[in-house]
Amino acid sequence: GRCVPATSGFSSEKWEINPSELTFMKELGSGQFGLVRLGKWRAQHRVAIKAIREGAMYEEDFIEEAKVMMRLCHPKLVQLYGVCLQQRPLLIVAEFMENGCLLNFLRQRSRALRDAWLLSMCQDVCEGMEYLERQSFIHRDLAARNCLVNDHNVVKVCDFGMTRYVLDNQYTSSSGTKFPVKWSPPEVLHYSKYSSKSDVWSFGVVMWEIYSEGRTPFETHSNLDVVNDITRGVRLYRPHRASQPLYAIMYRCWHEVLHRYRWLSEKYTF
Ligand SMILES: CCC(=O)Nc1cccc(Nc2nc(Nc3ccc(OCCOC)cc3)ncc2F)c1
Repeated sequence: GRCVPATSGFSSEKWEINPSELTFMKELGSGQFGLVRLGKWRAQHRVAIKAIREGAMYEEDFIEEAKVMMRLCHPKLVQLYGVCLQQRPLLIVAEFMENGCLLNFLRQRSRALRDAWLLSMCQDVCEGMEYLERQSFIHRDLAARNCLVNDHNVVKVCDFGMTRYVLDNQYTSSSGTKFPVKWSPPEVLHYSKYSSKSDVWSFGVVMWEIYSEGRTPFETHSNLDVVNDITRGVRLYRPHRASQPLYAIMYRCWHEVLHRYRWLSEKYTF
């Protein structure tokens, strides 16, 4: 089916949305680039509207890339519907996910979540990421905080590729205080070598987050400690709710890059 609701493409370019067709409703919280609100598109489609904070994003580069991202279409990816370019702040219109971000969902609901739900969440993220690899698209910042949950408790991957447009170098430099060290493999920490295999490493950490009910990986360690530990071969422990076979799957994601499987060649036997 079409990636975006049939109403898209009204404005000059496919990926542009006419802001007059948007109505703003309640605030949902703050995403990576600023405030996100629930909204309506043409009075019927519920959407998430992200207002990009002034000075937070390389906007021209993002606008160019938005055309590519619009074409990424999969049931386990949060769909990008379009952007409003004619005014500032820049608005990004995306699929609305009723149950919010996976990290908060795990922290608030996890005790109530049965093992089968934890497993299905891992499968959802895996399917979305396998699709990104098939499209030769690297996420670069896969983590539970960048996954969202809808009203059927389906998990979808969000903000793929967006770190390339972050202006705050505390996020982008591997020595920055906001860099996702605890989700990064050695080749990213040392050489900034991103690939679908570095996404596989992050996927293992998301599995760990899911089975740890939203705990922070290496909770008591600083980012610097984690760089040293990971380089020396230290890995995350088995979460209490993860069986041995399941821990083996996430552990395989944390092998050195040469021995780490890609999404396609090694279909995870969930
Ligand atoms: C952990 C990181 C984090 O919160 N990220 C974050 C925050 C705000 C909005 C977005 N983005 C999107 N959000 C939704 N739906 C959403 C629904 C409920 C909700 O409840 C918040 C209050 O709960 C008590 C939050 C978000 N759909 C698409 C998005 F693109 C991402």
